[in-house]
This record gives sequence, C-alpha cells and structure tokens, in this order.
Amino acid sequence: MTDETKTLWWNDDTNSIMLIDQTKLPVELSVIEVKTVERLAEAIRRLEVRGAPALGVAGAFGVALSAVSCTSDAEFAETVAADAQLLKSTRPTAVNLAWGIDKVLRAMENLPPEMAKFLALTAAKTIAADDEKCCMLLGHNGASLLPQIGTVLTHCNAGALACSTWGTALGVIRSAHKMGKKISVISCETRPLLQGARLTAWELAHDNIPVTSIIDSEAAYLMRQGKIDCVVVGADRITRDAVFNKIGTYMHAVCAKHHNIPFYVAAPASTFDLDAVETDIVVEQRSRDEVAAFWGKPNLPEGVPVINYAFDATPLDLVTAIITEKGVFYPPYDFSSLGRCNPCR
Ligand SMILES: CSC[C@@H](O)[C@@H](O)C(=O)COP(=O)(O)O
Repeated sequence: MTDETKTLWWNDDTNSIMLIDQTKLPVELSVIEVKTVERLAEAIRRLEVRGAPALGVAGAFGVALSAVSCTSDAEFAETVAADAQLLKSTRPTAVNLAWGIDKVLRAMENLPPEMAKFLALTAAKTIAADDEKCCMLLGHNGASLLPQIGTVLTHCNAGALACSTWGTALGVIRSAHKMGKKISVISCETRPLLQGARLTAWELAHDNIPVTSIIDSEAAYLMRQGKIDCVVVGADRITRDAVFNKIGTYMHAVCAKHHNIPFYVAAPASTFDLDAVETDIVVEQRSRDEVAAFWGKPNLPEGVPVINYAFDATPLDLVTAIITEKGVFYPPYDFSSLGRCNPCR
C-alpha cells in the first residue's frame, strides 16, 4: 500500500468499485474490482471491505453503482431502492454504512435517471474525499492527547484500511508520530478474525511506527505492569450513552478505568447516532465457523454452540474523551454542537 493508495475508490474507466481485499492481508496486497451490487454485498459480508468509515464509502459507491448500471429508466427508482436495501442489510451495527447509502439516495431523490446517476456518483465521490479530510482533522485533534513518549494500546483496525485512508484511532497515532512524538503501539490481535494482527500491525509496520502484537487477553496484565499509557480505539456507532466497537473494546475500557489509564475513542461525526441509545441497536452476530476453527482446523467439539458478537457497547462513563474532526468531547458529554449528523433512521 503506497501513501497514495486508498482502501477503495471509483474506477471511472469501467464504472466499477475497486477495493483492497482485506481478507488476503498481510500475505497478499490485492485489489478486487466490484462490478455489481450483489458482489459488493458479498464483499461487505465477507469483510473484504470493513471498518465503519470505509463501509460508509462502500455503501455510497454501491448506490452510485446501482444507479449508473441501471439500464431501464422505468425500473430505475425501484432498482436503486432495492439495491440500497440489500446493502444496508449486510451489516447492521456500523452506522456509517446506512449513513453513506442514505446520503447518496437523498442526493438523487426525485430526479430523472440521467441526472440522478450523475449526482449519485458526485455525492459518493464527495463522501470518499470528505472521509479523508475528516480523518486528517481528527488525527490532528487527537494527537495532542497522546504522551510525548509512550505506549498506546489499540484494538481491531481503525486505520487507513477501515477508512478511505489515514484512519481514526490510527489516524491519531499517525498524526502524533508525524508531530515527532515517540509512540509505540500495542495492537491486540482481535479474535476471531484478527483485524489487529493482520491489518493494524501490517499498516503500522509499513509506516515504521513501532508495533507489538498481543493476544487480546494479555491487555489487562500489561496495564497492571504499567506498560500501557493510554488506549485509543475507533467506533462503529456512538449513541447518546455508549460507544459500539469491535468485540473486546468494553473489556479494555473496564481494565483501563481500573488502572487509571485514559481511554480515548476516535470517530468522525458520521459515526454518531444521537437519536439512539444502546438498547436500540442491533449488534451483529456472526457465524459459528469463525470461532470454531483456527487456521482451517476445528478447535471445538462438534455441536457445541458459539456466541459470536462482532461488536460490544462501552458505556460513556468509561470513556475519557471522544476525538472527532469537529473537536474533542469530554464528560459530561454534550454532543449538541455536532448537530443531527446522522439522520438515517
Ligand atoms: C475506523 S473503524 C472503527 C471500527 O469500525 C473498527 O474498530 C471495527 O470495529 C471494525 O470491525 P469490522 O468487523 O472489522 O468491520
């Protein structure tokens, strides 16, 4: 991945979506060309593209793809609406997906097909470009919270691969590194799909930011030993009372509180869902297969069930600060300055 490479982008020559196949990393850096909405839905379900802001961009490009590839004016509105619904149904928790889809749908609302196609694509490209700007700003806003010299724990991948580029939690770390701070990172491997080991460690090693991988259950002991100065994670959705992020985040927040370690969340305004509270949200549960086998070998007796939540919710009273592109929020949290940024319900 070069500094110019994006996680996903629109190919104007072929009217298709190009995306880095995140299931192949760190072994292979390869790009998939997505030509249909059905293939995009599959890519989202399989986590070939993943991470909240990247899903927002994927959803936006997906609606544009549906629009530009529709050949029937008579069935245009119906086709785009059905495709949007299909894409929304792929992953319920990361709010950016529905946000990106709805934003493009609104841009083309009630317009004749030719104009709607043009405006859908323009809106989707703007969402992708804005995501990059948000990450840079957010990174800058958060960098001052990190110590001059220190070790930051992160969970899952909230990096360039989870966004258009740069990242949210890793954006903060990248910005601090760029400012000259001597930051090293502890990256939790993030069972079961190892986004922390496969993606975060890969990204940081590529940028020459010191990174060490640990198994998830090691974090508390490292905190007890005084080896972690702060925690920075991303978010898939922030409601009025909780931060939803990759499963395991909540246990890091509880441990950080116990050890008096700052726990920061970095996310763009598009990840906020301020009409909702924790109990309103559907938390994605994934298949047994992801947990019941490791490297292709079964590690569970047949018939033993699995609970495989993809995300958990961390109550805001465990969060030291939330870093956004619009500034840093501290308790008692009042997000009114963000406006109603996520009108997707
Ligand atoms: C900037 S991304 C923040 C979150 O989306 C990230 O931490 C996360 O939980 C991603 O989960 P994933 O299941 O890999 O899509």
